[in-house]
Amino acid sequence: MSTIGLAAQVEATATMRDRIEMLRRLKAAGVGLLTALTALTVLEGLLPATTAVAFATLVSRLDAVVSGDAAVAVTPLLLYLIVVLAGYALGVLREPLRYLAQTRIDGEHRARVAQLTSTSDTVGALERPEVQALIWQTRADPESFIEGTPGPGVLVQLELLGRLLAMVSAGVVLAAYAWWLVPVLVVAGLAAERLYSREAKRRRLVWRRSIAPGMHADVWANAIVSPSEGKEVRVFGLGDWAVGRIQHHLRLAFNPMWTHGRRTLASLWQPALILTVPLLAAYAGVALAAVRGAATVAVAAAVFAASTAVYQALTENPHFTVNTVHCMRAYEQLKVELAAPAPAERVAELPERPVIRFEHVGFQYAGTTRPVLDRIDLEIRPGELLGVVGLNGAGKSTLIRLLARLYEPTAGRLTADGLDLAGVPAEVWRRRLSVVFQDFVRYPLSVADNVALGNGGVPRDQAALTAAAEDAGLTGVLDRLPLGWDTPLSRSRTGGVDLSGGQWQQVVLARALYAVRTGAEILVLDEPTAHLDVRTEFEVFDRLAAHKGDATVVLISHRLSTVRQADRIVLLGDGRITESGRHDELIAHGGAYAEMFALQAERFRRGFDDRLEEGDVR
Ligand SMILES: Nc1ncnc2c1ncn2[C@@H]1O[C@H](COP(=O)(O)OP(=O)(O)OP(=O)(O)O)[C@@H](O)[C@H]1O
Repeated sequence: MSTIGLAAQVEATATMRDRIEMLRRLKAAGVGLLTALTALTVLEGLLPATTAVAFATLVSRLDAVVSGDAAVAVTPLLLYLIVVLAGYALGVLREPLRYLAQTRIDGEHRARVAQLTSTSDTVGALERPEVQALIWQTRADPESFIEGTPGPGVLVQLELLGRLLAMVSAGVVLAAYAWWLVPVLVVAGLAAERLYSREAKRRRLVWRRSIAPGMHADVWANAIVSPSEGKEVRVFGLGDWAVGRIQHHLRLAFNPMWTHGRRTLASLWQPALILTVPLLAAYAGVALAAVRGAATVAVAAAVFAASTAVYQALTENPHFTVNTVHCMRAYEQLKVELAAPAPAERVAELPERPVIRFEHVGFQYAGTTRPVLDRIDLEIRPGELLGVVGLNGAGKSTLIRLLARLYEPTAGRLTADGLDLAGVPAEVWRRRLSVVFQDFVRYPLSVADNVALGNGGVPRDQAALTAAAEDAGLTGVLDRLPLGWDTPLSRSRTGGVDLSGGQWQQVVLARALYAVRTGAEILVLDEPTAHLDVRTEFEVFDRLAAHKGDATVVLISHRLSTVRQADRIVLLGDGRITESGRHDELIAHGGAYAEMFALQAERFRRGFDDRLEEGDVR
């Protein structure tokens, strides 16, 4: 088979698969609604043929109708009236039923995408631009009119069945009156279908080209309405510039579509000609036969009505599903990209309070040229408070992301009491963990919800909430909030407030401590107090050390005065652990840690920030 033939076959198979998938998605409309829609489709499909018969019957009894012969005229009149009223009623019902079904199908699809993207094991794939592009294509959230939702395309499949029914039933009526017209219309219909499918293929290609600029336009459109970016947009005077960017990207996205649209409009005459010429010829032939007396007026009326119905069914482009197809194909591709690794044959039982080891762990972010971590060997003992320090970019946060299994090591392994964690599902492992990330999320929810999200998997425990708030030093903040625990932490919510950076950090600390109080064994804190003033920070750590109970704590901080309280401190540098020991041991060792500590202490004494920058130490 030639390459072109093979490509056509592949495309035909893919199209068939799309249609089957679209038909499957109809389920999401619900049994009742789907039954109603199917009944409506069948009735609409039979309507043209019924109308043709009723019209022909009425025409054949026209004398009786005109002369007022009620006995003869009443049946055809009634039949015609019923058909007309039925057509009207079906038309009224169609839109609300379709709308309802479409929203249900789209809603189910959005839930699928949310489920898929939020439960993939690691976040590495989400950082890849091609995965973000797939999410954008499949999320079914049309903001710039480029994205498609599955609903319309899925319903088109049902309509196609209806149209087929209309064509066949009207075709049967037509065959009864003028059989020779059937092959004429079938050939014309097939020729038109060829043109439609060629046009659909071209539209698909054009649509693809608009994806990247569409995504860029979205970035700027979101930036100008978001309060956080909005601050910079105003301060830097970026408003006009941002609008210009949006327009620029939208033009790039829409220009090819508009050009394609114009070309399509200009070539609409082709299918119209193919279908209309034989139809007009047939009309002329039948009308001539009626005038000559070779056919009755009733026959002519039936032929006109039935062939018009077939014509209407043929002139509607059945490929008007490009966006839907694209949206669903992107979803299938996304499933492959985010697929979890095959589950281990036997899920290993996680030991209680294990010793965690990084064994020769190396890690390199996808798409980068240099490993961030290189043969790290680190032991985290149950119940200890381990401090991790290092200069900016040393890889501290990356270490934590590996511990939380948001990425898997690219070399070496993580073990718990010798058990390779790769054999334990990430979600099972994460239940043992509570993490405060440097770039934590500020949920626009109440304080109570924001804290309880630390362990959303258990019923809310008010006593644990109160205790966690005390441990995190949040009580003073809570006392000043208008609705206490119920105060929404977003000004965009009624009665909501905005917290300062430091207050937010206390909320997030409480979130992590709540998780520990409700079952997490390992507390990981990445710069949890960077926004706190020195006194509050000191109090928080005092309380943390006193109330952590049996939990293991891994703490990253730039402030060595904070970390000095840790049971053990490791210094990360150049992707390796370069020093490890207690604070006094490391000071006595007189290495890089001792130098960093001395520099920070001196700066702090002189009233400067106590953070260190690259270049401060050798
Ligand atoms: N998602 C990512 N993709 C690619 N590179 C990354 C990613 N995240 C971090 N990096 C790179 O990895 C290196 C280590 O970053 P990491 O955030 O782990 O350092 P850090 O020690 O926590 O720094 P800081 O103290 O500034 O928070 C940096 O060079 C950074 O540019």
